[in-house]
Amino acid sequence: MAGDRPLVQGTPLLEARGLTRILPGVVPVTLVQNVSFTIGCGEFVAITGPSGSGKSSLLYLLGLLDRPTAGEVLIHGKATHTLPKKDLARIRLEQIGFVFQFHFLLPEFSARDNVMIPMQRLGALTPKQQKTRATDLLKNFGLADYVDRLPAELSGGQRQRVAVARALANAPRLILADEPTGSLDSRATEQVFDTLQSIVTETGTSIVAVTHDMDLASRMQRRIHLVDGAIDTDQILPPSVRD
Ligand SMILES: Nc1ncnc2c1ncn2[C@@H]1O[C@H](COP(=O)(O)OP(=O)(O)OP(=O)(O)O)[C@@H](O)[C@H]1O
Repeated sequence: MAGDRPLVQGTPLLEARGLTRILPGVVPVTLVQNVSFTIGCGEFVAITGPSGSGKSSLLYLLGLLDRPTAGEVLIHGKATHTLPKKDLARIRLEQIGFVFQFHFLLPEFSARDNVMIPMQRLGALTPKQQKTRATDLLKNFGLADYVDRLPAELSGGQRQRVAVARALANAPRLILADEPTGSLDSRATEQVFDTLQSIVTETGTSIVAVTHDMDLASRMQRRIHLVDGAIDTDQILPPSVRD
């Protein structure tokens, strides 16, 4: 698993170099324009920007779910843009966890079984080890009493914490989150944010989170602000330095 490799705080984990994504068509649509930055190990970074500024499009490129029209994403210094789909899928499975605004848990599976699914796909652990790891992850997020519940039997915040546990299943180095608290009330937002913060602090996993919530963004280490698909360099400093 990715988590077995040594991790040095701050060393480059992911680099975006000149990332551009243009949707072809009679009138081409530019989603992301010439975006470059580096995410270090153990960083908690917000991506902010107005609606339609390209935040989700950028996150899909970073997560190797979409290919750039120009530029590249490097993970641990290795270029990914020329890799075949099969290799990209493997990198995603081993190294990147995804959390979306809506949890996308499988409704017919328990919380624990949902968390075990990525482990089953990776195949690095025995079924018994998978069960133990899934139970431990859920316990860490205050869900010890809910491991056997179906998603429909959980609150919105609990479901989202199960989704975060699932994202951590294969001990990725990086979590990409698209509006992870976007569908939650303020109390559940705090719980999920605390969960994400504890992952960064305790495991050194890096998190890049798209958010509309400027309060949450200001509590992350760094903010990348997009306008019309490009980085607004005036706002790249951490909020504490800028303000
Ligand atoms: N498949 C598509 N076809 C046409 N336009 C698209 C497509 N996907 C995205 N766009 C446009 O590209 C721009 C960037 O979209 P994106 O979803 O990345 O923005 P966003 O900042 O995440 O927006 P929001 O905050 O509203 O979720 C928007 O103007 C959107 O309408």
